[in-house]
Amino acid sequence: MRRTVAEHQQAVLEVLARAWKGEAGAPLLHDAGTRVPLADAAGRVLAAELRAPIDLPPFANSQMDGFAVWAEARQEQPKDVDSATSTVYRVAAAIPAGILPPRLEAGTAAPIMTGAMLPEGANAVVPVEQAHPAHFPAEGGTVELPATAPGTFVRARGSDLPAGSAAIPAGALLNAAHIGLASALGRSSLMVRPRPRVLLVTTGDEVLLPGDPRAADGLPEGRIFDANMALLRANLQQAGVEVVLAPVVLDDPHALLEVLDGYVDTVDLVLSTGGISAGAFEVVKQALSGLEVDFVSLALQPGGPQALGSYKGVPFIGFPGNPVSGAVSFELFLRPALAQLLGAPAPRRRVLAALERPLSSPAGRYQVRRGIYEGPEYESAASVREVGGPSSHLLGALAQANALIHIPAGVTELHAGAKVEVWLL
Ligand SMILES: Nc1nc2c(c(=O)[nH]1)N[C@H]1C(S)=C(S)[C@@H](COP(=O)(O)OP(=O)(O)OC[C@H]3O[C@@H](n4cnc5c(N)ncnc54)[C@H](O)[C@@H]3O)O[C@H]1N2
Ligand code: MOO
Repeated sequence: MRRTVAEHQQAVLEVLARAWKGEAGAPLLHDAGTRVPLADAAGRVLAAELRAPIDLPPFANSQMDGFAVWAEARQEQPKDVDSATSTVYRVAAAIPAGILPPRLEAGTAAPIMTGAMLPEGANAVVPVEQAHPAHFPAEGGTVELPATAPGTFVRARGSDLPAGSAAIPAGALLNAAHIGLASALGRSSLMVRPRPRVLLVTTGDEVLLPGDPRAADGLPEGRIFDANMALLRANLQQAGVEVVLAPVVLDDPHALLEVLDGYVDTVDLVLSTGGISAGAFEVVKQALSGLEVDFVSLALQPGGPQALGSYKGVPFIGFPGNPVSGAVSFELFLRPALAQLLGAPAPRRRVLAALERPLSSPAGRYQVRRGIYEGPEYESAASVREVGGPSSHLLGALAQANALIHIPAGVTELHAGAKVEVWLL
């Protein structure tokens, strides 16, 4: 029996957890955390809860451009100047944002700008549109304002977050709002969990990197330009992983072992691509068979051949060489394990969508097809259509896709309109 997708997901998780987890499930990679400037913190995982060191907002301030006044407590609140309820005030000095304003004298109204500090002696703001005249008269002039209630258009000190309260929990995957909040709380750096260093090893005699002088006069016959190193490096980087790139390894087991030995002490995971199936020159298989790496065949397409184990105590994962197989393997096995063990990257969003066109799939194989997903609109449900076909060399189609369509192993025919699980890329 071939190994199922779920079994291999579990196996990958266990290999990584065993190597990375500290004692008693302590933070991963055996390290409490590392301090990074805010500019580098997006996508990282917060190591320890951030408590607000100050009130946010730090002082009571105006929510509107208007007039700061003292309002007596009263029931209703007229919207516009009404001579029965309005009051004529003497205009005090204007209060821009950024200053400590003088106390507001009784009977005066101070022009105040959005975000400016409410002066002592004021407890409400009347927007300038509600004033008569509806602009800011010079200091010493007069303005007629409708009655208002205490607290109106005032953002109270600490009304967003009081000092000492929990601002961002430990383990949060830091997004733009978290970074903005940390900055508003006066932090220029944050303690984040360490991220894994992953050695990415691309194999194959046929593979040339773009820019290789051997392709200066055009791609030599029989050669291809690399896709996997570039694709998986981008995937890993977007997942917040630190990538160490090995040079492209020829189909020579000794060359591969030499590269691994040169890097293995400095990384938390080795990820290879290619060289693991049934050919005569399978470099990864030849170099690592008999060592601590299993070569398995999954009931999966693309991504059927997989390697998993360790090399000199460091977790080792081998993805198949076809570019789409590597990309799908990353989404199925590595991204979920990283998300679960480290808190980053964010898992892919999984939704149900109706197939726009029928699909068939081989019996006994879990298939992952590339699709174009369209989210629910006002009058239409979520739908998805395949782009390209099932073959794992169709990189052009992968680049058009925004979703992976999952077809379970037992399903061979799906009619148009059938609901399928879709992972949004
Ligand atoms: N007799 C069998 N043949 C194959 C089987 C099988 O079960 N029996 N499985 C097929 C499947 S499925 C896959 S997937 C591939 C996996 O092969 P490998 O992991 O050994 O990868 P390679 O043979 O090295 O390469 C496969 C394919 O990908 C191209 N490639 C490799 N590296 C790159 C790169 N960096 N950038 C772009 N393209 C790359 C390579 O040229 C091959 O075309 O095996 C099937 N065969
Ligand atoms: O399982 Mo392979 O990944 O289809 O080309």
